[in-house]
Amino acid sequence: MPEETTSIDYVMEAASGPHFSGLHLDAQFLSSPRSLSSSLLADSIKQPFVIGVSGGTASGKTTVCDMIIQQLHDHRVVLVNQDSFYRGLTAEESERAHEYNFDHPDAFDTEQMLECVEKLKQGNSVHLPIYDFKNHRRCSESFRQVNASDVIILEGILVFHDQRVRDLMNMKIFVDTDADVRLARRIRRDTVERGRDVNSVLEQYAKFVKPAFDDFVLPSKKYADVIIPRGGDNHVAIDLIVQHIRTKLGQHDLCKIYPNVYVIQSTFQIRGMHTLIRDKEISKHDFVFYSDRLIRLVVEHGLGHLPFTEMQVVTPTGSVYSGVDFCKKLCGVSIVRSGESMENALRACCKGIKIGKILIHRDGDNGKQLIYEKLPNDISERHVLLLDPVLATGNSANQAIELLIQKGVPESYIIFLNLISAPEGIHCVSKRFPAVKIVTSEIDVALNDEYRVIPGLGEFGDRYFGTDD
Ligand SMILES: Nc1ncnc2c1ncn2[C@@H]1O[C@H](COP(=O)(O)OP(=O)(O)O)[C@@H](O)[C@H]1O
Ligand SMILES: Nc1ccn([C@@H]2O[C@H](COP(=O)(O)O)[C@@H](O)[C@H]2O)c(=O)n1
Ligand SMILES: [Mg+2]
Repeated sequence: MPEETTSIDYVMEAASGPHFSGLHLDAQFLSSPRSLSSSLLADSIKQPFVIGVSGGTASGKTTVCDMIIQQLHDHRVVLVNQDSFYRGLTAEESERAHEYNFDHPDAFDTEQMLECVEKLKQGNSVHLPIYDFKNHRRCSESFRQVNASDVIILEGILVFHDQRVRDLMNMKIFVDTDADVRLARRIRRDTVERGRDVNSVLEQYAKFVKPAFDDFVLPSKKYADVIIPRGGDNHVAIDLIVQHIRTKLGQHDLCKIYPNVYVIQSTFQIRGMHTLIRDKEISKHDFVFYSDRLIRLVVEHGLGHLPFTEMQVVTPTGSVYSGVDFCKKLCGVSIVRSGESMENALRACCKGIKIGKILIHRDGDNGKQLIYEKLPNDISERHVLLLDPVLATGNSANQAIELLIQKGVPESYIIFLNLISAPEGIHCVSKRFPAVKIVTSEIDVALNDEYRVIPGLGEFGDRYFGTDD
């Protein structure tokens, strides 16, 4: 290899990409049965982003969905319409269709819809029924095949009605359009596309559509994360939504599952530093130098999650600057020994911060035993920054968190800072302590048979403190 290609500058420049760790899963790794449990792997690799779009009839739901799909452009997106799950009427019922309430939740086969969306979420393709609005029936011969995708949009008047359906959604949008505009559009659409006459549309609207809107659709608006006034005319709202979806798609799937997991925004610099500290050939000096830089970034990010109070100061120009005051009741707690490598960065950011210690003995890989702890007496009043550079199984972290909680620290006051997290560790900590925030700089692929993080960086403490010779 030519000399310049091994230089640090070269590595820093060549490193690129989002904040996932650098190991690409290859067939060999995936086929190793003990490398990683398959459900965990599925969780970590594929979690489509599910968007629910609701709103009154003819509010512009389908139009808004089409616009989102067009703008997302480079992502695989599928649209699932609640209409597909209308229960078909028998010939006899069809004769008296004007007496049937198509706007009541019972008009839909919600169980079937749930099953379809769950399958899509798990990465399977599904066959959706095709509904004919003219005959009020499902087409018996054909289905629409929908493949698993990055984004699933579920659209319909009552998609927020059932809690189980809502729970499948990562984002809920309500399209809010004036009732008179909706009625005018509905008359035009139903007469042109659905084989109705104006009188029947008005009669159905007064008898069923409006009352069901008031009873079921409008009350479900409260579940929306975003309300779009004026539907498809609201380009600003649609742009913002598309931008948000793009950001979410760029995030690690575990951040979608656990909202308290934060991966610092990746840059070429960060990727480059990770490339260096993971390299087994790097000198001890460089390992410490680049680890320190990364630790500092994680610490700064973690501090950003602390509460603040607003305050004003007067600048030398005599003007008032409206700013914020840092939270003062803080404490660092390092999990000995590798956590101690993060103390300097914390001290550099928080002048005079108290730092406690917890030592947990690793006895095998599941049995962890608390050996030593020294914590400030008033720790229960402090926000705690828990320090350990590598989150592997999550057992030590959980033990440390449990101790802090026993000492009276509220769960939501704990921020766990690390450089590298294994998905297993994130699952373990976040499931047990959902209010604890985890801030990391990269999420790696998995743990191996020996509970070591893959690709990881080996024994951090030994490499940092020079005891690996
Ligand atoms: N912003 C808009 N301006 C004019 N017509 C619209 C607009 N949005 C939707 N429409 C029309 O109104 C009708 C209902 O819109 P659609 O998106 O199908 O609503 P929904 O899916 O909520 O029932 C369609 O005929 C559509 O072309
Ligand atoms: N056979 C049917 C089935 C449904 N409807 C009406 O469709 C509306 C829902 O579709 P949108 O695109 O408007 O959301 C709903 O209000 C039903 O009244 C129908 O008329 N005939
Ligand atoms: Mg529609």
